Amino acid sequence: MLFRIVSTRLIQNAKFISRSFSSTTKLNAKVTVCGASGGIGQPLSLLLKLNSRISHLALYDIVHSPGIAADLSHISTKAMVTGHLGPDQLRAAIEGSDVVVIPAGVPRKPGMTRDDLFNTNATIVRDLADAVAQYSPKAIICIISNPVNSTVPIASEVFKKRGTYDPNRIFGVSTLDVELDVNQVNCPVVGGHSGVTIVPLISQCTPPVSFPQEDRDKLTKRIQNAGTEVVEAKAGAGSATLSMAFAGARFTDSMLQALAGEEGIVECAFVRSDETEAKYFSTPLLLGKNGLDKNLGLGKILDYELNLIKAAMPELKKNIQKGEDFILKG
Ligand SMILES: NC(=O)C1=CN([C@@H]2O[C@H](COP(=O)(O)OP(=O)(O)OC[C@H]3O[C@@H](n4cnc5c(N)ncnc54)[C@H](O)[C@@H]3O)[C@@H](O)[C@H]2O)C=CC1
Ligand SMILES: O=C([O-])CC(=O)C(=O)O
Repeated sequence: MLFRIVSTRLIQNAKFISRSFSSTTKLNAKVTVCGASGGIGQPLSLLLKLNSRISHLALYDIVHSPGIAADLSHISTKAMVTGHLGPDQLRAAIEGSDVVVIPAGVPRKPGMTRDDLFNTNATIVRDLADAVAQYSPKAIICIISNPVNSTVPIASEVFKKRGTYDPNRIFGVSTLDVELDVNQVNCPVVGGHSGVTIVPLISQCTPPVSFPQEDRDKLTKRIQNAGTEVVEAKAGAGSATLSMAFAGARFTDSMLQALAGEEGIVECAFVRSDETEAKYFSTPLLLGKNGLDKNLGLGKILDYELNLIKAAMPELKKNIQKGEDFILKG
């Protein structure tokens, strides 16, 4: 088949791999992974250990993190690896971090929505965000834990309570990409990160692609359902981990490049936004030395895509409100 979705995810790419392993950018960053022992956390930590922009990789979890750290420290790359176990060691993990990546929390089983994870993961993200807000308030936070539509508002409200909120530093990692045969195609995916709130802007793919409406519709639904496909294929053993680890490592690398002053770094992520009537929304973002530099917005989109965004609004707003209420009324 000429066109295929490469099992969704962020498949990229030789460019990322070569840039992270042979970087000339000088930045000796401390990166902390919270949830480092999990299905995402372990391969993500491995990929970050290979990133030459990182001089200190701190691995935090409530289980196994000293062992994971000992294991990774036998890889002969620059980053020093430290393991931190349980709440008593959270402060040491977080303090001095440039970037904190959070893949902590439970994943879906078949039949569950991402919102079904709220009750468990909301508390986990709240407590981790609170530690960042206290001990490293200037760090960039990249939240992977689901439901991203609610966990990003939760982290934001926690920072507001601590008086250290900066909307340009809190990102929900919600990257989905599309690949076309041998040539790599990038497709912005905007909105939120669950079901109908995931809105691929196929009209903005580069290089451009063109479809009959029926195929556009099918592809859109397939992308919206991509995470669920993996959950079903894993049949109870969790959700996407290896591809998410790659996506998370790529996003972190983009952030480190931008923090080091490289220009023109663009990623889609779920952030505080004025682009639509939803308070948080994912669009392409220009990253800079202080995190989000400029929201590049939706650009020119088809009526079909505008209708998808309208259809996403009720669910997205509900998810955001739920996250905010968890902190404000909890
Ligand atoms: N944003 C996205 O596109 C994606 C998000 N996810 C989400 O990522 C999360 C993690 O998924 P997996 O790694 O597969 O789960 P997992 O269960 O394999 O790993 C989660 C890890 O979090 C740790 N953990 C639990 N409570 C913690 C706490 N209070 N502090 C620190 N660590 C804690 C666990 O000990 C475990 O090591 C899930 O919520 C999942 O839905 C998964 C795939 C894609
Ligand atoms: O589907 C899930 O639960 C995990 C996830 O967010 C994804 O793979 O996009």
